[in-house]
Amino acid sequence: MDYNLLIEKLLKHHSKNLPFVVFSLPESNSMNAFFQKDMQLCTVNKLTENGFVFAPFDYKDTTFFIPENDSESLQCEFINHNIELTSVTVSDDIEEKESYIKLVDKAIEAIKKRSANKIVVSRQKDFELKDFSIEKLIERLFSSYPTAFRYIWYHPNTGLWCGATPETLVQIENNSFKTMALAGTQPFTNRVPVFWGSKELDEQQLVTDVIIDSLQRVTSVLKVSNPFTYQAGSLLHLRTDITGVLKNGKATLTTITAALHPTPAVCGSPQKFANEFILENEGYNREFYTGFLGPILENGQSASLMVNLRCMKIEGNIAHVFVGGGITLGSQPQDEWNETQNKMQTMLQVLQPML
Ligand SMILES: C=C(O[C@H]1C=CC=C(C(=O)O)[C@@H]1O)C(=O)O
Repeated sequence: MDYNLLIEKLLKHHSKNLPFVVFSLPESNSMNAFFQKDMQLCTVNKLTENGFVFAPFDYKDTTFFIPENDSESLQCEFINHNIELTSVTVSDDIEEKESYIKLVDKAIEAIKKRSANKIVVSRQKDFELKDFSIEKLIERLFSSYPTAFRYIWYHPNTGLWCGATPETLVQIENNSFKTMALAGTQPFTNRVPVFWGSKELDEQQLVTDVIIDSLQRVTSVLKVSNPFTYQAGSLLHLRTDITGVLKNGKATLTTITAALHPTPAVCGSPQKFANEFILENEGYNREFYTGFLGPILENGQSASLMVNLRCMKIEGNIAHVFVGGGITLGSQPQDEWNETQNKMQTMLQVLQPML
C-alpha cells in the first residue's frame, strides 16, 4: 500500500473514533497497521491471540487489544524524511521541580532504610500544541528515531498515544526469546570513549541481575552479553542483551511477559515495594507510560513487545509527555531532574514545529 493512502485511512478512522495502531519495528522502514473494523472494546489477560497489545504500567488495570481478526491489517514502505532535530528549551518550573525533587528525596530515604535497592520515579508535563496535525506527527516521529520502535495508537477508551521507545520487553520467535536490561542515562555527545560512573554501572547491573533472576523459572538456556553503550535519540544508555530458550511446555509469551513486567528499569527492586511506592507517591496516573505494547503473531509463538518509554498522550491541543528515571542510593536529586528534562526532548523535538 502507498504511504499517503495509509495516512488517509488513518485520518478517516480517527475521525470515526475507531481503534487503530501504526508501528515500525526498530531499524525497519516498513510501517504496519491494524485498523479495527468496529468500536468493540477488546481486552486481554492472556497473550495468545494475533493482534496488537497495549498494556498499562499497573497490571491491575485493563490491557487493551486490537485483534487481527477484527481488523484490516496493512503495510507500507515509509520514506524517511530528512528532519533536522532541534532542541526545545524547557525552562525549569519551580513548583514542578520542587515536587519532583521531593519525590526523589523520598525514594532515596526508602532506599537508605533498605526498603528497596532501586525505585523508578516519574512525572508528566503538559505542553500546549498550537498547530497540531497527525500527519506531521507521524512524519516526524517515524523519521526522527529510525532505531527505535515507533508507534501511534488510538482507541476511544485510551485516547491517542505515540512514542519512540528504545527498550524491548521481550521478543519471541518459537522457543527463542530476546530481552534487554536498559538503564543509566547520559546526553549524547561526540566524545569517545563514553565514561559511565559507578552509579549508572551499579544501577544497570541491578536491572540485569533482577531480569536474569525472574527468567530462571521460565527459561532453560540464558545468554547474557557484556553491558554496552546504546544510543537512543540524543541520549545514551547502558544496555545488556539477554537471549535464551523458553522452558519447554512451561513458558509462553504470557508467562515470560508476566515474569518481566514491570522490569526494574521502569519500576524498581524489590518490585512489590517499588510498585507500591510509585502508586502511592508519584501523584499522577502513569496509564500506559512504562506499560508494554507490540504485535503478537502466530498465536503468541512470535511477538515483539516493547516497554512504553519516550511517549506521550495527546488530548485535544495538549501533549502530556512522560519521563522518569531510576533512583538508587547514589542518586543526586538535581541530576535526576536534569535527566528527566533531557528525556523530554525525545518527544519535544518531534512536536517542535507544532508547539
Ligand atoms: C523511565 C525511563 O527510562 C528508563 C529506561 C532507561 C534508562 C533509565 C534511567 O537511566 O533511569 C530508566 O530506567 C524513561 O525514559 O522515562
